[in-house]
Amino acid sequence: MYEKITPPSTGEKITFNNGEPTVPDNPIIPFIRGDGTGIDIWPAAQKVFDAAVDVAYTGKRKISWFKIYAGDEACELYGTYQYLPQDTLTAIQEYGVAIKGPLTTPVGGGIRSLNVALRQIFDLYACVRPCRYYAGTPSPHKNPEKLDVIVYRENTEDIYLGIEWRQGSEIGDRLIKYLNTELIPATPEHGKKQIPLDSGIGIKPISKTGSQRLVRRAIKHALQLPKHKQMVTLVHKGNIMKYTEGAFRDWGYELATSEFRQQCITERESWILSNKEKNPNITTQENARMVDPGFDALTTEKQAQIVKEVETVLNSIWDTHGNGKWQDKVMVNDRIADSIFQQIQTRPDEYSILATMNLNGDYLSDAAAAIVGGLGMGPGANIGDECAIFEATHGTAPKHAGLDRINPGSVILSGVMMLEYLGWQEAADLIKKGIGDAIANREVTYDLARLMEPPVEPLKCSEFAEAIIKHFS
Ligand SMILES: NC(=O)C1=CN([C@@H]2O[C@H](COP(=O)(O)OP(=O)(O)OC[C@H]3O[C@@H](n4cnc5c(N)ncnc54)[C@H](OP(=O)(O)O)[C@@H]3O)[C@@H](O)[C@H]2O)C=CC1
Ligand SMILES: O=C(O)CCC(=O)C(=O)O
Ligand SMILES: [Mg+2]
Repeated sequence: MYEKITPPSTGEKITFNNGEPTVPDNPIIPFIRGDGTGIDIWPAAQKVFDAAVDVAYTGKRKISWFKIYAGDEACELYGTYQYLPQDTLTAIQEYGVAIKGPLTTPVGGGIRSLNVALRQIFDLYACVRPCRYYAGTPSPHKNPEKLDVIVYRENTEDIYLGIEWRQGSEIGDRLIKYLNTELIPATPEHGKKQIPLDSGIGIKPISKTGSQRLVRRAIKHALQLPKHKQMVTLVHKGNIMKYTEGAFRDWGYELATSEFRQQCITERESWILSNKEKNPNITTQENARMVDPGFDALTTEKQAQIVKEVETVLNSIWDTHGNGKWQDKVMVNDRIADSIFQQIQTRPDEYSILATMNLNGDYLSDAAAAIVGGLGMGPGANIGDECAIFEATHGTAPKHAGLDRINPGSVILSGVMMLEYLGWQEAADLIKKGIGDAIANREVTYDLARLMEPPVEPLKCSEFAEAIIKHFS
C-alpha cells in the first residue's frame, strides 16, 4: 500500500460517523514535520503532546505517531519534485486526522502551495484559527485580553483555487481579448471598461455551497460557546466585489435565517425588534427610519424596501424572537473587511466568530494573532466532514530555521485543538495550563522575551517545551 513509509505496528484508525470522529485509545496519527522551523518546532511539540497524554491518562491512552512526508523532506526521500507523495495522501486519507508543520511556497513561479493543496484534496473547507490571550503574554496592545475571536476561514476556494494566467501567456492573452471584446461589452454595467493587455489575470470563484457550508459550521460552533460569545460576523468586501464577497454575505444571512431560524437573529432584525420593544406603538415607517439613519435621503424605492423589511421581520419573528427573546439567539452581523481590521483593535470585545472568505481570513488571522502575542501563539485547524489536519497559522519562518529558538507555541496549541477534537480534553487542558503557567512565569522564547518588561532571557524552542511540561503539575 505504501511505497516508502510504514505505519506504526500498534494503534488503531480513527473513523468518522456523520462528520464526528470515533477515537480509539491508541489512535494512529500521521504527522508532517514541515520545512524551515518545522525542524525545531515539531520535536518540541511532539514531546509536549506525549507528556500531556501520558500524565492525563497514565498509560490508558497513547498516540501512535506515523511520520509522513511533504515539502523538502519528501523530496529527499522520494526524489526531486516529489513534494507531496502519494504515500502521504494515502496515509491522511486512511487515518483521517493529521497534524503538520509549515511548508514553503515560493513567491511568483515555482510550485503552488502544498498547504493549500492538502486543504483542497481533502476538502477541509473550514480553517479555524482561535486568537485568545494567555495572561502575561507581552503585546503591543493595551488590553489584548479583550480579544477572544475565532477566525472561521473558507479554505477551498476564492483566489486560492489558483486559477490564474501569467502576463504575456498565450491563454492569458486570449482570455483578456475575449473578455474585452465579447463579455465586458455584453454586460452594460461594465460600460467601456477594458482590461489592460499587459495584465496577469486570476479568477476569484466564491460559491454559494462553499460559503454556506462554512457559515453553517461557524454557527454550529457559536451555539457551543457561552451565551455572551454566541455571535457570527460575516466579513466581506462586498461593497467592491458585489457578486463574490457581497454574495458571501447574502448567502450567510440566507443560511442563518433559514436553516437556523429559531437559533439566530440578525443585527438588523434585532434593531427592528428592540425598536418595537421600547415603543410598542411605533409605526413601521418610524421603525424603518430608526433602522436606517440615512432613511430620509434614500430614494422612494429604497425607503419602501426598508419599510417592507420591517414589516416582514415583525410579521415573521415577533412571536418567536420579540420581547427580548432575540437576546438568547446567535447574533449574526456583517462587517466590511477593512473595517474589521480596525474593529478588532479598537473594539475587540464586540466580536467572537469571524466568518470569512479565504483571502480575508488569511490576512485577518495573522493580524488577530499579533494582538495576542504574535504568530508564535497562533494555532489552527483545517476541518472537513471526514478529515482534519491541524497546523499553525504561521509559515516556515526560514531565517530562524535550525536555531532552536522559534516559539513552538502555535503548533503546540494546534495540538491542543486536535486533542479537543479527539475528545481528549484532560490532555488539552494540561497543555493549556502548562503554557499559561510558563508564560506567567516569564519562561518564554525570543519573540515574547523581546517584548517583556523588564527584559527576560529567552528560552530555546526545546526549553520552552520542557517548561510547559514542568508546569503540568
Ligand atoms: N500553513 C503554512 O504552512 C504556511 C506556510 N507559509 C510559507 O512560509 C514561508 C515563509 O513565509 P513568511 O512570510 O516568512 O511568514 P512566516 O509566518 O513563516 O514568518 C514571518 C515572521 O513571523 C514570525 N513568526 C513566524 N512563526 C513564528 C513562531 N513560531 N514563533 C515566533 N515568531 C514566528 C517571525 O517574525 P520575527 O522574525 O519578527 O520574529 C517570522 O519571521 C513562505 O514560503 C510561505 O508561503 C506561510 C504561512 C502559512
Ligand atoms: O501555503 C502557503 O504558503 C501560505 C498559506 C497561508 O498563509 C495560510 O494558510 O495562512
Ligand atoms: Mg497566512
